[in-house]
Amino acid sequence: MAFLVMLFMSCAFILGSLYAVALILPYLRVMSDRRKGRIPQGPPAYPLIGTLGLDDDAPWVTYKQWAQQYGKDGMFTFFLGPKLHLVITDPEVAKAAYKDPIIGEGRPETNLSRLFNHHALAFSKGQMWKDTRRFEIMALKDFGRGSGSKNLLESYVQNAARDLIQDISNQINSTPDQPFSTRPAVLKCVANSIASTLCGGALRSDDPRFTRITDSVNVVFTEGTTPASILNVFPWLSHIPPFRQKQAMVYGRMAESAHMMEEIIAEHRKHFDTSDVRDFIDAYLKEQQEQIKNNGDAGSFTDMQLVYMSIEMYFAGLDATLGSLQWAVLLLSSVPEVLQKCQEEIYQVLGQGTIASYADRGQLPYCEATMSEVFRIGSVDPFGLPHQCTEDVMLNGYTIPKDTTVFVDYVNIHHSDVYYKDPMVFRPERFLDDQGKFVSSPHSLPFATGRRMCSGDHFAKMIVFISMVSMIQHFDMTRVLARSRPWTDILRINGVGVHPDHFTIRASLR
Ligand code: HEM
Repeated sequence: MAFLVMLFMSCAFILGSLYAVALILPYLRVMSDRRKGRIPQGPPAYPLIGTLGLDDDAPWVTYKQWAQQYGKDGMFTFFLGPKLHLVITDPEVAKAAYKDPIIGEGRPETNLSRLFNHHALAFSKGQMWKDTRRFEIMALKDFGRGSGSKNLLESYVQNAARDLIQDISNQINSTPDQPFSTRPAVLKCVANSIASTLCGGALRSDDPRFTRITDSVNVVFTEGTTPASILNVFPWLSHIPPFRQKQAMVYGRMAESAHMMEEIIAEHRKHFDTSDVRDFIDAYLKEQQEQIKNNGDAGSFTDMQLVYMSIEMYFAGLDATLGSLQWAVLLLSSVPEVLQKCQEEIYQVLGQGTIASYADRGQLPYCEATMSEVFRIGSVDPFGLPHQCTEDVMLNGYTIPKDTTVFVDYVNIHHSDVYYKDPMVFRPERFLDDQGKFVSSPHSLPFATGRRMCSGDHFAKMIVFISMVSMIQHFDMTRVLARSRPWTDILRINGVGVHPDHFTIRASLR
């Protein structure tokens, strides 16, 4: 028996040592290249442990310091455990990097990609990613074509915005002068816009599964991962306390959400009619049928990909769009001059009764500028999703080794006084030209850039624009929070996204 124990311990020691050597050798090579200036500079790192001092609750604060110290040429590197990370801090370098398929298409394995079983658009690779991305963009475009009731996407969003106005009015009428949080009504509005587009009536706020699935979005994104989570590089830690219980809960929520989607998809299959495509799931089933008819199999359009793409649309769409709209309420209720200018513009163009359409933004340049300013200050996806180099690649004169994790520090770009005067002041005028026309900013990239840029950007902007304009049209709002509290103090990391911390407003009907 003693012999067996000795043998087991010796084997474990030898395997452990081999594992450590396998991790340390690439680290030593990269550190040597970094000292020679071939790889972008960065803070000190230690074998296996990596770089110390990253603030997991507010990583943008640490990245800002490291960028100032080491980030010449618009990027710096650091190590998370043994893994090299490249952080891009310049918008032009970001555009060049993400245009290149070697950096622009690759994704690293992370805790979040494992949760999505390496499926959905965000976590699939190669042909499956190409095919399903083309399909998702086309399907959303098709739903958004046409005008009036023919524009399905817009009619779903407008219906949800009408309910939002009704919900806030009810709140004001039931408890006049009392402060309240807009989060529940905004959550319902965004969830209903997405659920109608994704799966018709299912998972809307009147579905009994609604509370559970919206809670799961929160659980998966807050508990599942953070951009700098150590679980991304040491997945085996998820089997060891304190991670084990949290991971089990998050995986449980994902499995439950996948089960709900499977039920909804099965229901769609029963009533599916190729000549009446009602929503995104129908469009996918139609594409699947055509693939089978033309090629003999479904190719990239597997059943599993549909389940994870549906979860992704509901989860990713809800989290980022809800966060952005909450930023809109917070900023507008804090700066009355902006609220008033938006109201004047809306009254001139739409009056008090007409609901906005997305095309109205051409006549509402100040409101469109306000939305862009909300995206800039809020920066709900502060670093986008991580990319990974699929080969060694040259970037801005440096060699970036294969397998490096890459991300862009969008939030510090958006908040930088190099690109924006008084960056923390909420000033929509920075998105207007001398004639008062809307102009986009080349440094503002809330939906990322390049090959994996957000595929739902048009849909998300439609939801934010119509819902925000509707709220401004109907309510005066004042934030109930020390007016002097700066925005930076209100940021709250929500796993992958940044939402404003809890706040309340007082509102009255106009
Ligand atoms: C205001 C709301 C939103 C913001 C700010 C936002 C932002 C982003 C960002 C920064 C990325 C990362 C891109 C990269 O990897 O470089 C992304 C990816 C993605 N977003 Fe959004 N998003 C929003 C809403 C939505 C909605 C409503 C949907 C669903 C229709 C959606 C679907 C996706 C998907 C599928 C990806 C992965 C694309 C790929 O890997 O090819 N997003 N989004």
